[in-house]
Amino acid sequence: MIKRNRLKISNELYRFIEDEALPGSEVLSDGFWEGLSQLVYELAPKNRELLTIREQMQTKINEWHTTRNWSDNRTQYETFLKEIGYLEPKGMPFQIETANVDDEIANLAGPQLVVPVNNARYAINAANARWGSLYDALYGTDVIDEQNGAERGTTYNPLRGQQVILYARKFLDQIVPLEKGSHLQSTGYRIEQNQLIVEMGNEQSILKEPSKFKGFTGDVTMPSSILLQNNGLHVEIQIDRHHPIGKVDLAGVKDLMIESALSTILDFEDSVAAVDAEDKVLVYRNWLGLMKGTLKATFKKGSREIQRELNTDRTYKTTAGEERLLRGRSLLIVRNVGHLMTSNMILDEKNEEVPEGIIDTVISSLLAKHDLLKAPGCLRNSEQSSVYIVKPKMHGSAEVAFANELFNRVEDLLGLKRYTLKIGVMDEERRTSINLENCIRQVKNRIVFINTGFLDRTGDEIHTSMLAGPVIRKNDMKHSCWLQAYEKSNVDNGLLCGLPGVAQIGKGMWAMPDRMKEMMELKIGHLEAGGSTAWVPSPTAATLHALHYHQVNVSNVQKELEQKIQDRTGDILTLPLTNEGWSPQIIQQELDNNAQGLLGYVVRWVEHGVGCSKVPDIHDVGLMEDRATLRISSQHMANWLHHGICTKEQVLETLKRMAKIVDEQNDDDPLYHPMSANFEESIAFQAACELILKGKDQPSGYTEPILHRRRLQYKIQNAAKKS
Ligand SMILES: CC(=O)SCCNC(=O)CCNC(=O)[C@H](O)C(C)(C)COP(=O)(O)OP(=O)(O)OC[C@H]1O[C@@H](n2cnc3c(N)ncnc32)[C@H](O)[C@@H]1OP(=O)(O)O
Ligand SMILES: O=CC(=O)O
Ligand SMILES: [Mg+2]
Repeated sequence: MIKRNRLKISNELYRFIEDEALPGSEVLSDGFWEGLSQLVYELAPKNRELLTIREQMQTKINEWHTTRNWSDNRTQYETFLKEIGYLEPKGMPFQIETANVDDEIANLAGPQLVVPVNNARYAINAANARWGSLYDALYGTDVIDEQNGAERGTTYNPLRGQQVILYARKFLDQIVPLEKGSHLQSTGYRIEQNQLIVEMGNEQSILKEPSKFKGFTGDVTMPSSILLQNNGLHVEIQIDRHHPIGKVDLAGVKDLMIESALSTILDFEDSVAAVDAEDKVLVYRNWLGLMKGTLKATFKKGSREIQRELNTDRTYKTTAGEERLLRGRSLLIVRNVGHLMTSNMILDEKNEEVPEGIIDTVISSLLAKHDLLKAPGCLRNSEQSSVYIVKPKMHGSAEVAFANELFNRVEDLLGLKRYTLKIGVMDEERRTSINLENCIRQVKNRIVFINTGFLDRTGDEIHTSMLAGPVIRKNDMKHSCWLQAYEKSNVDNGLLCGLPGVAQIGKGMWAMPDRMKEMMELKIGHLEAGGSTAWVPSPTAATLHALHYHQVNVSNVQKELEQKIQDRTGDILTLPLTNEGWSPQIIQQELDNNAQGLLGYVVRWVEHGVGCSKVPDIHDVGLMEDRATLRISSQHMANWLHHGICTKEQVLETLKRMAKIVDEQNDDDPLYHPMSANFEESIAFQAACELILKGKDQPSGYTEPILHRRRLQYKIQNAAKKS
């Protein structure tokens, strides 16, 4: 390790900062290390103190539940939470004052994609997911039923293609209806007297709202694309009569390009496995590449070698003969880790690990300076010279105030104007949900989003009330009183604090990446509930979810919801407990389901360093699993174990049985080591056992401490075997 000032920095991180991060950032090495050292020594103790407060509160809550029955003492419970400072007094009303926010966040409603940043191939794909092919998204997913000859198959199926085209034309009728006739009948598009003319054989029509036509490429008589805009979002009709699809389309349309992921979260957190300097430098290097615009990835698809790089802007002509540029990339937002974790990348004088959240904020902001300092004319991430950082897993307003102090200090250290660093607050811990207005107040000059991370929030719900009694089944949580109230309360607080027009009110992840038909049916609900954005797991999901924002005008919905704001604290504090006596079969089914997802995820995390995986559940539905879903499964099993719904022996038997199934699911991976070959020696299997058997005692029920320790153990063991 390299000693600078009062810090010891791992050589790998040190070289990255010195050789790649500092050059071109207008920050000098001496000042950086001295400032970082000071910042760490002043803020790390505060960070630790906040974590101690979390633990003290949890201990008090545990004690309360061991001596009282919650359902008979609901009023006393609320009073108790106030007494211990868990439920904070309300403050005076206020409005947020964040300035210099890019349109993608402040003014437009649209999908938000999330991607693990350590995977460059996916990260570049995500940045480019600003635009996506509707034809591909429909053809390749279950949105179009696989029946009556419209199955996908191995070669292009024209019958399926027809259904795709039909779907797309109907969509055009919804968003840009014609004065007469329908896009279903269109045989051509041309521009005449500054208007879009839709030809229909010998007839022709114009748009009901001609101003939705925004530009084109190619020639006015034979355009190669038509740019349309609805609810602020763009759609491009692509025309090419020589293309295999365009050739058989009467109007020569080969695709609809949909403006899709307006913003993307580059994740350092729930979806990433980064346990040491080696892993973390990769995370930082990719973020730097994205900020500089230079990130590239080379990979093989079948026998083809593919080079992937970031898209540039898209150019159109307006009818006035001017050039119109549209951004080709998603607005990039980085998610740092929370206040809990520490990292072995930097040690203090006592050889204690430094809080990783502090390091993340400093380094991700330093790297983002490369975007802020770009010469005029270069493509920038933020047109408003802002840096967008999401802070996850904060508990209550004091922790948000701490994040604000950290952001102030980082701005000073890096020579950034006050409030350059914007914050997105994940509303995913119970103490934040019930004090959300106070939390927003702490960052009122820099907040750009609140987002319901309902997955972590469910894990925290179970953990906080672990001793209160057995919780309902995992899949029933989505319909429970607390969760419904929490979702509504998040929107209420966003509206109350004046987020619309400045910041996003965000909704959570669609965690079934292959179930797009169901997503199309349900996720529109996020907009109807007032969300100006919602998370999607893939570019395809972004393109499909984008259609919802054409169908619902979120701004209008939010105005209506402003009339319905109410205090929902009582409902949020309704614990998801049950006296239901489940049959042994139901109990086993629940355990099997939780264990399968948990093992399928953990084995790839611990032994392959993959932080986000698609894992089949017991009904064979591929689920997006990350640290937050793991938190739910492990806390759920720990809860049932604690309350005697199942026994330790049953848990272990279940884990062993499900491990064999997970092993089979990974059969085609030559690098996979079956857990069932030796349960005692499988570090992944042992990690899974620990997550459940020791789940009750994990800080806030988080999975990170065990995952990190076990992954490091695996890396060391593997390195020893190799040498
Ligand atoms: C609780 C929370 O915090 S939620 C936030 C954390 N969760 C996430 O970030 C989810 C991100 N999503 C993912 O990691 C992945 O979609 C998974 C793990 C769920 C599924 O991954 P896979 O099984 O590889 O997906 P699948 O095989 O269907 O698709 C792979 C293709 O889609 C692309 N893709 C999939 N997900 C993403 C993504 N999030 N961003 C960009 N591209 C993506 C890949 O680049 C790949 O395309 P390519 O071959 O051209 O590179
Ligand atoms: O981070 C998102 C969540 O749901 O947790
Ligand atoms: Mg989360």
